[in-house]
Amino acid sequence: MIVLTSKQMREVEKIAIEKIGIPSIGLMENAGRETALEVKKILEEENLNSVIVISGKGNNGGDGYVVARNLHNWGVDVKVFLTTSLGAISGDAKVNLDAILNMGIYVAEITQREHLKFLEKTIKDSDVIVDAIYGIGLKGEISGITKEIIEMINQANKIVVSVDIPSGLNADTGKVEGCAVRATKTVTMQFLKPGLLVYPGADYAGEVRVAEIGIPYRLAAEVGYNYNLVTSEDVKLPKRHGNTHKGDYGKALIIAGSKNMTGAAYLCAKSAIKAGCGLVKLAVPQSVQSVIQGGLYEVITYGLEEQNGILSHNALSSVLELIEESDVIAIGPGLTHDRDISQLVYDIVKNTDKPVVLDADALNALVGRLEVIQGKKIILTPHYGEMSRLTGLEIDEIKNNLFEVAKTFIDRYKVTLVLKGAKTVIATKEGSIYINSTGNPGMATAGSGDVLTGMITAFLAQGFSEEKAAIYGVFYHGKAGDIAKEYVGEYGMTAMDILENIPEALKCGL
Ligand SMILES: NC(=O)C1=CN([C@@H]2O[C@H](COP(=O)(O)OP(=O)(O)OC[C@H]3O[C@@H](n4cnc5c(N)ncnc54)[C@H](O)[C@@H]3O)[C@@H](O)[C@H]2O)[C@@H](O)CC1
Ligand SMILES: [K+]
Repeated sequence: MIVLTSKQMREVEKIAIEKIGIPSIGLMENAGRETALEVKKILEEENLNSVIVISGKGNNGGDGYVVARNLHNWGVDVKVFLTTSLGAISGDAKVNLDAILNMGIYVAEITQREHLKFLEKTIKDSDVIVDAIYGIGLKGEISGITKEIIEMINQANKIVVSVDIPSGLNADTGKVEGCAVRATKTVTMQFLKPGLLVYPGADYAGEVRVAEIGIPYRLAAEVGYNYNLVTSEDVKLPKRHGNTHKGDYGKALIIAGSKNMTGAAYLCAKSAIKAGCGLVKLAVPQSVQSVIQGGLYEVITYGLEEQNGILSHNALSSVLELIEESDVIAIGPGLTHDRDISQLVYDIVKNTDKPVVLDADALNALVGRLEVIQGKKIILTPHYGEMSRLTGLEIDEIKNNLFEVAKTFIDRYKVTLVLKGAKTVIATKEGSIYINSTGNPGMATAGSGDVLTGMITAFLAQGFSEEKAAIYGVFYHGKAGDIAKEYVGEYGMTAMDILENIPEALKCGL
């Protein structure tokens, strides 16, 4: 599903108005009416009837006047408060402000601190708040009286409907600019915005609805959009042909596990099989092979050279031989981190041009010498901690600038990046960003990442491009977690629960 940044949104709006000739006031009418319909639905469902619209001085505020006009026409008790003076409103917003004044709708200015008491009382007496203070035109941090108004909205404990984007949220990053409205629902115009989809923005946006306001969809392609939300529509699975055999679904080699982390290897290999990989070979340290083999009926295991239950660099030639007979490789789950392993991982990556998924300790192994991945068919799956080690950035810096961090990384290394988090973001070699829509907090559990690595590897093995394997793997991993949640809930969910629901999740894609 297409997602546009505020800059891209302005570009499509410009083309729509200036090149195509769609009247801008018509777009505002549609935006306001769609939001009004949403508010009406809430009022009817909850048997409520009074609304306060809080409008800023730009076009977001203009949408707010249209909301007020429509609700008034439908018999709703509606009042409008401006966070600016009446004289500061211009353009399409002014046309709509004049209309509501002419209709006799109550309009008040909140420009001084002494007005706040009155606003507070009106908010208290209203059932629903419409937030039309700032949209995609917000620049910098919110301060002064508007900040107090937003805090008042958040403390009121009312149903809040935000127009386009909760006021105070950075539409592009999801960052809170000083303060932001906590919406129950956000009605966003024509296209999703990235800031609504990642945290903290996603928490503030509440339920998001995209309203069609009359801008042609094709304009998104014209401005060259590069953000996408991955939904079930985007990850349809191909039907398998009748006349096929296991060789058609790929041979994967997984290099994983150590004496204290046999489970990681198990989870990864089993997930690859569950996600449809034709044949999975699992290379582990010799001494743990018999432990791991138990229960892995479908996987061929190899015990390789090791030292104290950890793969050693002496395993390199055996690994390279196994790689010869494999289509794709995954390295990392449960390997542990030491100097010998780091060199082994480095040399494996250096010596193959086959698609490789790098996770966990394989990522740690490449800290400081990432140039080896440059331009290769590689998918990296770091969580924020691993990304911090790879880039030298603080975790908070990564969390607050997910897109920028991901883009800078792929611009430099030209690989596929799966940046794992509560909202996993995938960045592709070509510079596209995909935001995942599945998953839940129950999946924040040990081994969950090993399952994901197995799934991505399986899609790669089945012939998907790195980009598609990453997108599909992340989506269906989240889906399996969502199905697991129905049975075991979030608290008790384990990586095994996710793994066991992979087949059910994949059935949804057919
Ligand atoms: N993009 C589109 O196609 C359409 C957009 N519409 C609406 O228009 C909105 C964008 O309108 P605008 O561009 O007028 O912008 P906004 O209405 O979001 O707000 C911008 C106004 O707030 C001021 N401002 C920005 N940051 C501030 C800060 N930190 N402190 C104090 N003042 C600040 C600006 O100077 C400007 O006057 C959209 O979000 C949407 O709601 C719709 O009316 C119709 C179509
Ligand atoms: K808003």
